Amino acid sequence: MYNRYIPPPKPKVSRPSDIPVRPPPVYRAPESEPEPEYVEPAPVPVQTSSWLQPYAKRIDPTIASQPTKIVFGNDDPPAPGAQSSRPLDHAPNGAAEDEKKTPKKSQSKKNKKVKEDEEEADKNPKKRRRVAKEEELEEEEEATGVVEENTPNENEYDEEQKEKRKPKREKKKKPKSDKPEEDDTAVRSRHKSVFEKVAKALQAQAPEEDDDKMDLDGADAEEEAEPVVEHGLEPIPQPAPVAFDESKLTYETLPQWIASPIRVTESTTKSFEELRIASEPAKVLQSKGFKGAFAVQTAVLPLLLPNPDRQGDVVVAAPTGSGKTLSYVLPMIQDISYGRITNLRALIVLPTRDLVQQVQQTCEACTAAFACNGGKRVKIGTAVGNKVFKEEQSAIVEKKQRYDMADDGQSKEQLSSWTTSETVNAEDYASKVDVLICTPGRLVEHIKQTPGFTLDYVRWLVVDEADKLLAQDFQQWLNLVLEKLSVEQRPSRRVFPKSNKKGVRKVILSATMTQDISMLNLLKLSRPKLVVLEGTKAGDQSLPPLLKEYAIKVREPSLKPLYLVDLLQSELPAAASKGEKAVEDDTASASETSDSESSSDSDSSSDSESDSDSDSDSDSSSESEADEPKLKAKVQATAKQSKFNTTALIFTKSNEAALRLSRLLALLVPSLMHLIGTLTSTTKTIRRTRTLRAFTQGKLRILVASDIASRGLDLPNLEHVINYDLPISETAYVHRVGRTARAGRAGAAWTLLEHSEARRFWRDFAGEGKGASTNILRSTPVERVRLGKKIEKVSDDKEETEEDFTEERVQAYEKALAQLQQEATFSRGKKGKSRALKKQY
Ligand SMILES: Nc1ncnc2c1ncn2[C@@H]1O[C@H](COP(=O)(O)OP(=O)(O)OP(=O)(O)O)[C@@H](O)[C@H]1O
Repeated sequence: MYNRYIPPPKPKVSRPSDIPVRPPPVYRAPESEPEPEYVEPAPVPVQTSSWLQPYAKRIDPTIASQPTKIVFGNDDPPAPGAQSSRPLDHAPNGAAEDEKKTPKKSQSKKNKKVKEDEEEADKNPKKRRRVAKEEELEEEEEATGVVEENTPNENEYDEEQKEKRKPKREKKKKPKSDKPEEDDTAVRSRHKSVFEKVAKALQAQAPEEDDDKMDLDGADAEEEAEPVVEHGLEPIPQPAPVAFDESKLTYETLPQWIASPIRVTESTTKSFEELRIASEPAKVLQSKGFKGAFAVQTAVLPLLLPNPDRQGDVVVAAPTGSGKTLSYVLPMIQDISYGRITNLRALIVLPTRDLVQQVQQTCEACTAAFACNGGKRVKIGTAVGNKVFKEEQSAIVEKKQRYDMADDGQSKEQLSSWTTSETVNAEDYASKVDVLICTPGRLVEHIKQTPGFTLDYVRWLVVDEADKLLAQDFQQWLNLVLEKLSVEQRPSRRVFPKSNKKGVRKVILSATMTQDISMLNLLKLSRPKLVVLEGTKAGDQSLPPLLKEYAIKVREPSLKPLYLVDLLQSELPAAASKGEKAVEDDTASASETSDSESSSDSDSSSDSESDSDSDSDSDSSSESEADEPKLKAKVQATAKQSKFNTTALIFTKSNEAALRLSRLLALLVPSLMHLIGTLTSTTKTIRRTRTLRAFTQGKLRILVASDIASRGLDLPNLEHVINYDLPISETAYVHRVGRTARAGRAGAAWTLLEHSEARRFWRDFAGEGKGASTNILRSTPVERVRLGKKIEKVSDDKEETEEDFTEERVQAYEKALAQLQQEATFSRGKKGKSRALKKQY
């Protein structure tokens, strides 16, 4: 810190005693007030300090002993009787008034006095010197503008000190300021014309600024504006202002049909009659449980039902379980039912065999509805590869029978003799189905190898779970199909009966529709329209509105199966009371069914290794027929005993993981053994079908599955989905959890989270925490819960110290693992032996 330097007070130069002392400034009253009378103040004697004496002497040795008088500034009135060597520049008001009253008198008096002084000075050299000095001092004062005063009291002294402390530069500048001011005005007046020119030139250069000012100031500014006269300082010519493009900037790269889709609110419902479905079919639909149209159906049906206007293709992006299947099956069957002859009119392509069978059921329901209305009974066929190929060929195509004179009509070419579709004339064959529901691989096989299999009459192409089918190009299926559909040998074959549409209508659907334009372009859509739910946009993936999601922290990953057991044995919410009823209802319906194929899986599904292996139609049916009543009784008893009153679908990351987990669960909780089924891609189709049927009928309560079961499966009684392993993507998560909470029902999804998975789950799936980014739209956020008898909501911050499982439970788990290992070794040995045997023979 620096102390500010304060210089010592300078000695004051006292003025000679005879220098007139001016009175203090007089208050100048407002003009309205009466003018105060000037009263001349009495002279104030000031005692010069002893230390000032030498300085005073230096100025005038005569004043050393004389009392000092105060000298005021120019504005101060003169002291009474004081003699001034010059007239006051600015007399105070009072004095000025006085002067005004007697101007001539006082002036002559002054002149007289000056003359006297001069004469006296001539006579008295001492006095002359003093007067000269006085004049000199006054001149100096005038030049510097500083009038040194003798301090009459403490306050004035302080003021003076303050004045002195001001920077010297300021002091020096001050006197100069008077003169330049005068000079400035003089210069201005001299160069007035030049200044005016410059000002005008500047004005002309900034017309816009002036305009703005005019706008702001309004009329006043207009009045002030002067006409611009140019005098050689014209502004430089400027380019004409560019017209401002006021059109809105857009970063939309999507085509119009995706950027502006048809939106439908979730709560919209309509009766089928309102949507122009005849009352008879509507009644049949009602009897099958379709009482009215769901939201997505209210938007899609008008676009697909016959219409005199030209109609384009339709793309539907709606949540899982929202009823997309019926939205295309209904108009398609109605259209085909107008015909009389059976020709292949529609292709429905799906990614899995289970979905093919599911959609077939919906088609059959609609077929029945339109057949009763006097329409054609539409024939539905499937091609999925679970049948022998030749059998499937003869199920969808037949050779036309023609009368042959030579063999008296007895000769019928057998389908089995066909080798290639190239060598035969398609005209000789007829389709046995109007609609073919198929997987893409099998469809390609039929196009290439089935004689007489033609797409010439096809006018509906439906691609369900489109994002999956477009991403995995099975044998270039799409190119091949589109190529066949583009051939129009006879355009009349593709005319829609009750509309002016001709050609092929494409309907593309998914709960997680791709936004990838290059993929959608592969479909070669014509005048497409996109249907989405209100509040969503292209690329969003909405979850069902009544779905609740929970996350469970797995603190000990090696004991993960025990967490699953605890979850299954907890009082699972939204399932307890409802589940109890479901068991009874389902069991009742199961006992009523006369289906001879009803599940034989309950026993065998627990054997994880054999489940994925050999399975033949014959052995399963004989097993089921023999065991059915016994099995039903067993399931009923077990469901009650195990107190597992709900239903759950458990997803694992692979086929093998699903098989192992289902067996381990059975070992850990033997009471659940007969309630567990397994669904993997290695499971035989027929076994998968039975397992699904058993689950729908309530004979099975728990399904352990790989992602084969994640898309499209409709299990109406499923209440809980459990992500035992985290899904690989957002899309996979949406499809997995979408197996529950379908068609307006409630459901719950549980995810077991290991420490290493937690961050990804919360960020990518739940859309919470740092860097959260998810396209999943949900009505309620994911809840963190802790397992116990009752499932409790927890906050993530809570770090628990006590162990999750007792020592006994851990030991039991290790024992079960050892047994599983043993069984796997034994099974491998058995397989090895059978392979060796096969090689021998
Ligand atoms: N109008 C309706 N009235 C009653 N139930 C319906 C109606 N429409 C569809 N459903 C039922 O809703 C359930 C879900 O339908 P669907 O399988 O078509 O859903 P989705 O949208 O295709 O689902 P995902 O995307 O998972 O395949 C099915 O059980 C179906 O029978």
